[in-house]
Amino acid sequence: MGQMLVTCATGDPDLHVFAAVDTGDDFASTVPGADAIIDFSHHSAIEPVLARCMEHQKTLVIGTTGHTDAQIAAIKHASGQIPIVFAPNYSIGVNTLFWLTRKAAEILGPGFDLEVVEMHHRFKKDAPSGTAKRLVEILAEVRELSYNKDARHGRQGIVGERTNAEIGVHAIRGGDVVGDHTVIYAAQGERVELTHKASSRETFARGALRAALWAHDKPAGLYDMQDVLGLK
Ligand SMILES: NC(=O)C1=CN([C@@H]2O[C@H](COP(=O)(O)OP(=O)(O)OC[C@H]3O[C@@H](n4cnc5c(N)ncnc54)[C@H](OP(=O)(O)O)[C@@H]3O)[C@@H](O)[C@H]2O)C=CC1
Ligand SMILES: O=C(O)C1=N[C@H](C(=O)O)C[C@H](O)C1
Repeated sequence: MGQMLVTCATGDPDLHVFAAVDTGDDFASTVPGADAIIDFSHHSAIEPVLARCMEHQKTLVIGTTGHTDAQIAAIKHASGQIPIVFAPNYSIGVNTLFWLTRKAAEILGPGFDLEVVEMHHRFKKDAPSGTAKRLVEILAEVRELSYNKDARHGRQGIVGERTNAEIGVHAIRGGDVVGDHTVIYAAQGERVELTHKASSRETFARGALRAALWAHDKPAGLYDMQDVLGLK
């Protein structure tokens, strides 16, 4: 994603790449000169990223997924001091899928069983994807369930029938798949499936750059891609 961000930003007259930082590079000394920081790395990197952005009052766009609950709490805390856009997926298509997922769950109601399936390339380090997690959170909000308690990951070892108070989550890994997500609403006699398939990582990079441009002069706060796209 870092390489894709640099490629997309380089061709954009509104943007200048101040620095590209990888493991072992001196992140701290690059922060003061930039208007915004875009983080697509690993969730374990979040503490120094937040600390440096707060120290220098910089806008932060987080694309990284897989954060622990404690790391998410630290992101929320930091957003009291700086503008942060935090989104598991910066594509316009998936953000439309988020909206449709809520709408379909509201319309179809409790008679439909809810399952989320995602597939990604073999190099992905977290599972389920941040996008799948967000889809389950949206479904859980509509059904008054909770991600931590009611998501059923893979169902291995579960004996007995499916209950109403659960949302299945299934992560498939293989090859070079950029990112597929399907939300399944299954009832007796019919089934609805909403699917998004990304075929290039460019859509994520362009969305994150758009978020940085949108957020760099915003007041401190926690924003997501729905805010950037005006979907709220
Ligand atoms: N929100 C969105 O739209 C999208 C989110 N993502 C998420 O972005 C993240 C990155 O994905 P991807 O680019 O495929 O992952 P990669 O593993 O290909 O790249 C991650 C990069 O971050 C570097 N890195 C890891 N830890 C640190 C650290 N502590 N400090 C600085 N650099 C670090 C890695 O370096 P090294 O290899 O040396 O460890 C590597 O260069 C993932 O969490 C993924 O889920 C991906 C696509 C879209
Ligand atoms: O790691 C990836 O590649 C992707 N990660 C994000 C996620 O975890 O949801 C977004 C996208 O699906 C690609």
